[in-house]
Amino acid sequence: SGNEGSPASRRDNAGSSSPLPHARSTSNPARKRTPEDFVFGRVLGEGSYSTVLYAKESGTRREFAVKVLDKRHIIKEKKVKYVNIEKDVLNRLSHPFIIKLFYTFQDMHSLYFVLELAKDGDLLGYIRKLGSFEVEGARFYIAEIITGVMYLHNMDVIHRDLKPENILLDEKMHVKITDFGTAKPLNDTKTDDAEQARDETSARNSFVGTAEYCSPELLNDRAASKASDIWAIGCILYHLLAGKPPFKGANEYQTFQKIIKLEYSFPDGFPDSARDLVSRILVLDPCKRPTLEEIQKHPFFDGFDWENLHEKPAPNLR
Ligand SMILES: O=C(O)C[C@H](Cc1nc2cc(Cl)cc(Cl)c2[nH]1)c1ccc(Cl)cc1
Repeated sequence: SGNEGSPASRRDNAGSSSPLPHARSTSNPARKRTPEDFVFGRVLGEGSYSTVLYAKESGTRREFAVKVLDKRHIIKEKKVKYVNIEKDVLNRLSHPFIIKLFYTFQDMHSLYFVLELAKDGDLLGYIRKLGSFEVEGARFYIAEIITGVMYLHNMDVIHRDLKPENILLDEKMHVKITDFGTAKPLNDTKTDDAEQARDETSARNSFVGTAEYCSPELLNDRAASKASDIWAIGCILYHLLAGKPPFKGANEYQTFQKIIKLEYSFPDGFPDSARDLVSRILVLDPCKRPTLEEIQKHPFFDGFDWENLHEKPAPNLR
């Protein structure tokens, strides 16, 4: 018959009775989630193992960013552990500057992360649009990032891939740190050291994404630590004020060479107090880098009020 392919008949063909009307509301947490609950829109981002789509939940009309991962690809690339870590880490986090995971589900072919939608794009987009930030804007945004990363570190999580593309902006232009696919729970007692070392090696060997913010220790066989996130914060602060990252080679290998040789310089006009702070952060030995608390006390933040950043209006960027 002609209606063979229509959803209703497909559902009937599947033999599942159509769910009761009340079961279709998404306020019922017990109800099994399916992609059919959403109307998907444009692609918001593409990762090596995922695609993030705009999605509107049919019942509630709520908007989300849904991260979809292909199961076969995840298994083939041996990323199952990372995906499950990302889910477990995100489920534990709750902070205004960290993207919220509402829930996850899976179907035959894919895994789905239903994430908070950050409507104003990412920090890289703004740096490209503006060229570079004034001191006030750079200080505000790096302070929000530092506040979010302090929360992560207090929750014993290191992000390991902080970069402007992973700093999203919500409609009030406050930051939302995202992409915990390379995050590492520090108190991950389950894995023994050997596995941890293998894990580090495999992480580096399967290193993906941009190399510009990668810390020297991550490139030199050493395990990532909280200091690796602090290195990335130094790179982001430089990038906000200079309009380009401190270490940028013609290709990934040359970028790595510049990082391990600490080959970078400040452009003319780079503000002095920021110059001093960046030079204290971008040091090869992770143990010699300042802690986030020490960074907060640096003269670059003199007179800066760290309280309730989330409640304050974001500075208009030029
Ligand atoms: O914790 C859960 O809810 C269960 C699953 C765990 C899980 N099932 C998987 C199946 C495959 Cl093929 C791959 C991965 Cl990474 C898988 N992870 C799950 C479902 C969805 C998402 Cl996004 C993450 C983990």
